[in-house]
Amino acid sequence: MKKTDGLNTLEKRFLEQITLHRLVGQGDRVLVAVSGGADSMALLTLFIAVQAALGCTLAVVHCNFGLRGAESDADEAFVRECARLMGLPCFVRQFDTLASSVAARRSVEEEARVLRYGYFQEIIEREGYTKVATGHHVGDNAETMLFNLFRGVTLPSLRGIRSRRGHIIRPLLFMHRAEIEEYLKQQGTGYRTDATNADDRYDRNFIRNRVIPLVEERFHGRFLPSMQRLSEQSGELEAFLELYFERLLAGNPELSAGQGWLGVDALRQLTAFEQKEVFKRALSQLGLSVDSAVLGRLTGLLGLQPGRRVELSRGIEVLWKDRRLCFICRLS
Ligand SMILES: Nc1ncnc2c1ncn2[C@@H]1O[C@H](COP(=O)(O)OP(=O)(O)OP(=O)(O)O)[C@@H](O)[C@H]1O
Repeated sequence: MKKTDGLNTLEKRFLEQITLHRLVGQGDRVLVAVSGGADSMALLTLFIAVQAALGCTLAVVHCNFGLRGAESDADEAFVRECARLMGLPCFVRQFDTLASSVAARRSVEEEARVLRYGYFQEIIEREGYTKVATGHHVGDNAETMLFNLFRGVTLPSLRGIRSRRGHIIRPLLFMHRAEIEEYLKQQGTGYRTDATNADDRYDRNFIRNRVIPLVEERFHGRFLPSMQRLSEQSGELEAFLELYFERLLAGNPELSAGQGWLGVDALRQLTAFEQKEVFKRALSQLGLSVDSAVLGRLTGLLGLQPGRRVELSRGIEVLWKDRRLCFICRLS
């Protein structure tokens, strides 16, 4: 019997997407990140269905952020019980997220994200897993792109969520929320509902609960696929640009800031876009933060005269000396 016999349409598509995007291979040890919510429960159920066909091992990982009192503990108990019933190892950690967000001066959501990915990495290394799968779907991708857009967009942020980043894989990124809900119903898979997801005071919830449904109602069937395409094209463009700039810099040492300067003549031969990308790489190579105001000042400097300088941040400036833009640190 073929290992795909008995799979339903969605399970077959899940398997196809994993194979197409090479997310999981034979012998991979996959940690499924399960919050207990609908998306990650669907992810877990789909993985169980295709496990034999993929030839991988599965385990569950859960973080109890302790942000919703007894509800958080009930989520944890639910996930532990599901893993037990499925016969899977289950790794769980409890966090005092509020206290650590204050100490780290991060928002609670950001802190939960940092703690979550830190814990996943720890389990990967300690227990010898090779991948972590999360339950992000098409709607999450559109939500992330709009969230970035409303906060102040940059081209790379239009890429949204990647289907693979290091050990992290997102096999549901090619599926819609409606399909996921339908699948859960069909399989009789239970899940937990996080009441704070309905609170529209949070920007992400507002985008998910109000903005996307409104736009979808008006441009039905076009909006989410279009965002998905934009996201994929942005990802491809980014990969292309990485390679392009790697070659450009390798072929022209005057455009690498390793020696503390960039060549004015080489920079002037580039388009404004290329100049900014070269500056971006120089700044991060020198451990300096990159923002669009700084990039604007640097390209502006090229239109001035030798001897001029611009301040990048406190104590760090760029001086046009001879035929070079020299990065100078004035802090002792
Ligand atoms: N408490 C948790 N324990 C384990 N995995 C979780 C937990 N919360 C979220 N995840 C994983 O992350 C996925 C996305 O969750 P959610 O949309 O809440 O996170 P996000 O903050 O929008 O995204 P990100 O994971 O990038 O931080 C879930 O489908 C699940 O796989």
